[in-house]
Amino acid sequence: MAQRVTKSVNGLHEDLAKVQINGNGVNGHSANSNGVKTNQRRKMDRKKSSPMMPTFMVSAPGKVIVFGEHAVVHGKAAIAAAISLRSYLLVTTLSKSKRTVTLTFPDIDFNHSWIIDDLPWSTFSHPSKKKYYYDLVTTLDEDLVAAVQPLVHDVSPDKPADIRKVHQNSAGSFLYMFLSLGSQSFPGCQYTLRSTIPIGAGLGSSATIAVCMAAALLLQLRTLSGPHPDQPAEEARLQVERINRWAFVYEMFIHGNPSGVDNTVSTQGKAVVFQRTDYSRPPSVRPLWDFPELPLLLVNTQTAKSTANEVAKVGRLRDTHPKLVESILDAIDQVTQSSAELIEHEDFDTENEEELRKVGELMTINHGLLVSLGVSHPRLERVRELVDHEGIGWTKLTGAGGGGCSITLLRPGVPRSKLDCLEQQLETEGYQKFETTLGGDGVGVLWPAVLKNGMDEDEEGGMEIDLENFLKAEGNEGVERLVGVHGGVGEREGWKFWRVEN
Ligand SMILES: Nc1ncnc2c1ncn2[C@@H]1O[C@H](COP(=O)(O)OP(=O)(O)OP(=O)(O)O)[C@@H](O)[C@H]1O
Ligand SMILES: C[C@@](O)(CCO)CC(=O)[O-]
Repeated sequence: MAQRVTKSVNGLHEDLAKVQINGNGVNGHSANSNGVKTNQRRKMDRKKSSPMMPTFMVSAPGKVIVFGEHAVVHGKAAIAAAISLRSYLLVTTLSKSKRTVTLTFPDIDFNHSWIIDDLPWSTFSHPSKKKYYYDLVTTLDEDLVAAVQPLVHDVSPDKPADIRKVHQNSAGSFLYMFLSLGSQSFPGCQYTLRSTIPIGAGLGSSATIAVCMAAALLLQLRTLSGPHPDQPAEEARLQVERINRWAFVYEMFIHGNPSGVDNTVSTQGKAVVFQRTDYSRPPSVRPLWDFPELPLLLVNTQTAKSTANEVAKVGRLRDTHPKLVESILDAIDQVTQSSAELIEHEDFDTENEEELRKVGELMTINHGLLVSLGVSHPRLERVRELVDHEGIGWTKLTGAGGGGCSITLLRPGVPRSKLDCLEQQLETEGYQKFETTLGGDGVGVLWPAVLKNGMDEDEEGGMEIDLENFLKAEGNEGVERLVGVHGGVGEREGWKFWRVEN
């Protein structure tokens, strides 16, 4: 049941301060937020508030890779943009007596609890192993992976092997991050996730879970300040970087060898030119603040794939034909650099046919190079064939390939009737078309999980998003309505985002 809440929602920054005064800090970490002390005093003077952390929500966007997937794993550049499809994670703190941590992931039919005191804390907190929230972790520690294996092994014993593998991946990546960042004194809690992003379709679904989990844990540990409207961009960037670093750890567990582009664009939003030449150092990330509104058609082949498998496949091809594959990867890098030059140019105009054609040709070349790396799929080739045959635009796969999604840059002036025909044909053949906008916000927080103008409008209060109504929300539309997404541009009521732009 939806519940009315009569407390005023002053914004995340103050609420973080409020919880701290009551000595409910987890792990003894304290937020480095500006002005917290003054807020604390003011709040103490007013009234003592509940010591339990309120239920809150975090959210992160999926992404499309416009250029450079796979090559980016091998140190080349990629261009990726956030999309408006997102994952939402509801974090519910349990009463003190409940010493369990639960993952509830209904999209993959996964629900599992662990007793906090039974987790291998001593291994993770050993001085030779201990990691802190500010650390840069670029490889998984084999001993720590081994320490979570017995727990992972116990997950979903009765499920078919493929589903069990997905559940075990979720469990393993969560436990690795939870044990690395948390401590035995962590409060019992439940993490419930719902996503509007198709899974394994090349739209970065796993990275969004990674980003949501990293942000949630870091918020629970009070190691993040903000987001709040007066926060200097410099400070916001530091917070976002912290979330991104831990999201990468989560991604490493799911993927084995991720480049980090997915979690980076999901954390910071907008669009980026990303490159990681040295895995022991942070990647180079150049934001594209004014990413053009390219007229894109996003099509899901509805053929699921595993990013880990596709990445491993390219790795094997490179081992077998090192020189040849390196030159293909270099060619992809060239394509990415050329397209960055084009779209970053101050005169770039999406209405200009000639300029769009150049970007489109680069997409066609990029796709051809990905085909030669063996990561396309007949269902992706079919989209390309339909689009090419009708002269509708330029198509490439996006993400890991092997199924998943394609993007088509639409040629200007294509008659609506042609587009309708294509869309009809795609539907008949079992494809799914997505409407999404590129370049939106990155990770966001709804703290507490209350919408001021919920269904029961009231100046003082709002509508609490509780576990029950979050789980009951029907489909993507139901989830978006519940979490306060409005209108075609996806405006988000009550949500706050770290503003990293100057
Ligand atoms: N809604 C979800 N709920 C729970 N887990 C999810 C959800 N979406 C994705 N995952 C996790 O992410 C994995 C899919 O990741 P994968 O990288 O193969 O696909 P992707 O991230 O959608 O595509 P790409 O990496 O090509 O962009 C799933 O196996 C699961 O572990
Ligand atoms: C295929 C890949 O390049 C993109 C997946 O979205 C893998 C990665 O960068 O980690």
